Amino acid sequence: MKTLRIATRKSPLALWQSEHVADRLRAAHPGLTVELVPMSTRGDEVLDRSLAAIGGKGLFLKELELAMLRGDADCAVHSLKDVPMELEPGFMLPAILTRADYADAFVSNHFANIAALPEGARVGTSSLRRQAQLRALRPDLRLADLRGNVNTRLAKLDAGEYDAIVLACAGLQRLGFDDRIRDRLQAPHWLPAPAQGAVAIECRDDDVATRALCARLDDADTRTCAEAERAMNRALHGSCHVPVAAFARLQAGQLHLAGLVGSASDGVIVRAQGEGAGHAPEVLGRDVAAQLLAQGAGELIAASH
Ligand SMILES: NCc1[nH]cc(CCC(=O)O)c1CC(=O)O
Repeated sequence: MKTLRIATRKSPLALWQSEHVADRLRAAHPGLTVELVPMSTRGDEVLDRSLAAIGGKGLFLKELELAMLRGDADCAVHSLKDVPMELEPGFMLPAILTRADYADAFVSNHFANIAALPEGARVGTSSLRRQAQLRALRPDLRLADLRGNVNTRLAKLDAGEYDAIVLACAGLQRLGFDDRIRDRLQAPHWLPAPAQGAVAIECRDDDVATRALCARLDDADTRTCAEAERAMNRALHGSCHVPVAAFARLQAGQLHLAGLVGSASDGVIVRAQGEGAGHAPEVLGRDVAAQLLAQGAGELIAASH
């Protein structure tokens, strides 16, 4: 193969991530030409409406997958946290890149952290996972919907629509907004979305040439952690549109996974954690999910739909 074409969404974050993957592929394979194929997806067209309400799952992936099936692109680059727990048949992830900052960011022009917010402050986030964790800490806050890409969300904060917003550190850092992060919301107290901060490449199962080229960018430890987090979410029948959070880390071959399920409406949260062998992330993910289900996580997830 001489040219590899990467299908990508057109948001600034998606373009950054795809350019990054393109650069890494060029460095790994001197002589290979790598091109981006920017496309709009249904997910982008409806960003201002509730993704969950219009059947959110995989909306950002579909058009990119169709391009790969047509042969207009060889692979696609995604934020792994936006990739459905079950891939479309015929597709696989030949590479999961080394995870960047996993944490959520507290961003505000007036306040240093969640505890410093005045009574009844308005906080913008459309993520049920972030809403549930905010409610649990501060039942008095007024949570408001906040949609759009990272740049749009910051502009809405600056326009005074919110006292603070919560979004992913990784997205802010990639777009050069590190200085907007007032506080990093960290594990084990505050948990991110499953696989937050990790970028993945998707390609067709049967495209062995693309698989081989992309596999050079795979980070085994990130894949192991992401598999544990995603296996937990899968066992809960979760997606990126439910109040489910998970964070795994590997230490000397030992895998540790913490997970939670919450309610965005009343701030109820159930938590579980476990440890297991680094070579069996799915077993650990299912184990932590079973602990959560035993504490009523199923009802919390059903109530969020
Ligand atoms: N849901 C949108 C989305 N998908 C990936 C990221 C950031 C990058 C990442 O988490 O890997 C974001 C923005 C956000 O949640 O603030």
